Amino acid sequence: MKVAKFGGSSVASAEQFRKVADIVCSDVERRIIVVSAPGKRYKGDVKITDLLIQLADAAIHDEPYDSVLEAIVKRYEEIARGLELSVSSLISHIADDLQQKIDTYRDAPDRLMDAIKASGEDHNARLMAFYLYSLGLEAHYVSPREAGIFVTDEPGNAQILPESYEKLKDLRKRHGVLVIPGFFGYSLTGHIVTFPRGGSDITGSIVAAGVGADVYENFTDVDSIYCVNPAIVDHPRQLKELTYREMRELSYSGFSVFHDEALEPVYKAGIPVCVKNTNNPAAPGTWIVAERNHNDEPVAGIASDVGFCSINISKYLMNREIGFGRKLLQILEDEGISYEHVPSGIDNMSVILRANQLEGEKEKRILDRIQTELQVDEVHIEHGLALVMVVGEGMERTVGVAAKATAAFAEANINIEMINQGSSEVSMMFGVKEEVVKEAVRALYEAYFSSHIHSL
Ligand SMILES: Nc1ncnc2c1ncn2[C@@H]1O[C@H](COP(=O)(O)OP(=O)(O)O)[C@@H](O)[C@H]1O
Ligand SMILES: N[C@@H](CC(=O)OP(=O)(O)O)C(=O)O
Repeated sequence: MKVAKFGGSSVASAEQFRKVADIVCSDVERRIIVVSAPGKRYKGDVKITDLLIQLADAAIHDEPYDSVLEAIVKRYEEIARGLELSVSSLISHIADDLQQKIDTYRDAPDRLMDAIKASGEDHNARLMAFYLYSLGLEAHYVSPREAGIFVTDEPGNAQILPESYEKLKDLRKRHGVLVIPGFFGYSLTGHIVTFPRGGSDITGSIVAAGVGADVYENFTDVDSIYCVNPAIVDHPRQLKELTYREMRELSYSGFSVFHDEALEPVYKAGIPVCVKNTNNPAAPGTWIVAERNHNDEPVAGIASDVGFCSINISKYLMNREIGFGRKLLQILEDEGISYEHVPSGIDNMSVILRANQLEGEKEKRILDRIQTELQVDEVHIEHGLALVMVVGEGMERTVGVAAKATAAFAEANINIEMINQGSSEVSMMFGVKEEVVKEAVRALYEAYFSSHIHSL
């Protein structure tokens, strides 16, 4: 049995729905289908999920929302029309359902946001099931509640509850093709709660693990996972195989093609993942597996992301002060801040974190607390940092991987703001200024993968 997830770009239009149907019909093993909400049809288009967020925001702030609600319903209508489905009742149900959610959760903004966001996948799964059924397939829409996807009650940030897996097993006994909406589950108290953005990948992985699928297929809009983001390097090298560990590091660090939180369920269940292209299903795609032969290729990929900052602290004799690190991290915990890395020296410590966590007065308050409670000599924040992550299972045992990177940076005249290697066996992190991050990635790509590169 295969579980196949179709991402937003794969279900963005009637034409894409047809490709999905062909893929489903071409293999009887594809028994469970997980769908996202309609995504972008072309560069510059708006995803349904983003329209739904606009709708919920407007409703929460008592602003007019008729035009955005209309735009959402129109997207589904266009898909249905393009598929020649007579679904006027299904389409009017979408408008009624959105309005009803707004009325029900008027005084609970977090609940309203999650219920509206989740409806993008929910309506699309109903439409997909209806379409497959119209083609003669025994297709059934299955809600996450019925499937048994139970999650923690953290709006927009749900995590799967372990008891879900027992219930999910029962899906194996069902007949026909099951169509499950991605991106959300239900709390034990019966509320809709969404996963983080891009979370349909997580639903697919949970369902694949729950039913013990032979493979979890993740259909998207590229032929494979590339060793760098194709928006930074033109036609980069395709990857045949990656390990779960490599993929988790790469997706956490910027490979948005597969959600980093989608690795754990399939990894634990030992289910291979195959990332494939809905627009070119004949291409072999990329396999994510437990082990790969990495003797010739110690580096698997280079990921990057922007929007980080570094809190830099110095205090003479910091090395002698037992508990300094704990007190520093306690201040961040009190402020609800999560951090990425903590490089340290004898009298210095830096904490690297996502800068969007420091909105409003938070930045000043944290700096004041560090200054007064830890009596430091100096504390300041450096903004505008990008992190570049070099990832590969074989790196640890290969001499000269770091030297290649530093030489490539030197040749490209890129200043390294910080390096962190060691705690993860499969990755090496470089901090650079945001303005030079693309050059940094290209320099590393050239050093590890190619001598002929065409930069975009
Ligand atoms: N290393 C990479 N390899 C392949 N695609 C990547 C990589 N890094 C970023 N991407 C981007 O991820 C996109 C696919 O992910 P996403 O937009 O979430 O698709 P979907 O609509 O299927 O959910 C690709 O179109 C590509 O722009
Ligand atoms: N639609 C949701 C969930 C998702 O996974 O979408 P996509 O498959 O388009 O990344 C989002 O945009 O976040």
